[in-house]
Amino acid sequence: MSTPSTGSTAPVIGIVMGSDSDWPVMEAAAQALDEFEIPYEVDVVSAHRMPREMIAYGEQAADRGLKAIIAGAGGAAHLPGMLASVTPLPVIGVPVPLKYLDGMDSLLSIVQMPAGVPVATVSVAGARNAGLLAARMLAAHDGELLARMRDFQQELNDQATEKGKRLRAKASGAESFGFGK
Ligand SMILES: Nc1c(C(=O)O)ncn1[C@@H]1O[C@H](COP(=O)(O)O)[C@@H](O)[C@H]1O
Repeated sequence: MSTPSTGSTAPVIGIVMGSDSDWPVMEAAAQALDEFEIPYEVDVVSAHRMPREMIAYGEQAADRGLKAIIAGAGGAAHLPGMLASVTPLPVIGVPVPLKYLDGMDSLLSIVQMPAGVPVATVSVAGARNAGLLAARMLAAHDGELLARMRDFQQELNDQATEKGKRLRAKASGAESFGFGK
């Protein structure tokens, strides 16, 4: 865990998942937060297998100083929605793909929340975007983080432009329609 721009090392993002078997997918959220030096905590919290602890986690998260929760789960993925029902914090849901159904079950369990209880659902296995979305939420109230997010976006832009250049070189003689000349 690294030092945030606030100078504190207390976790501000909670990364939780229904099982440790979700970690290979969820790790990408932690890596994204590491890139922005945002401190986070990681734990297994299952709505199905440890409902009382799950409720306590959700109820206490804001008072413990967390600013958002990233919740990943596979199959009957009720964890993100149940956390959203007991915390006032933003919850980002990550559908974890399992052996069967290609993650469609996880996606549909997370994405279709009833009005009033929002979960920001990312793509199946989209844990990196979950981390980046959490970073953007924090950046909205943190000028230094906002500047770093802009730098990150510029890097993406530069990389994509470079790929276009290389592609045109490969397809020798092909014209660009204007960008990245
Ligand atoms: N979907 C949930 C919940 C929940 O939503 O509360 N708790 C565990 N699980 C999921 O069960 C899958 C299999 O878990 P195991 O690998 O431990 O059998 C995992 O993807 C987990 O997220």
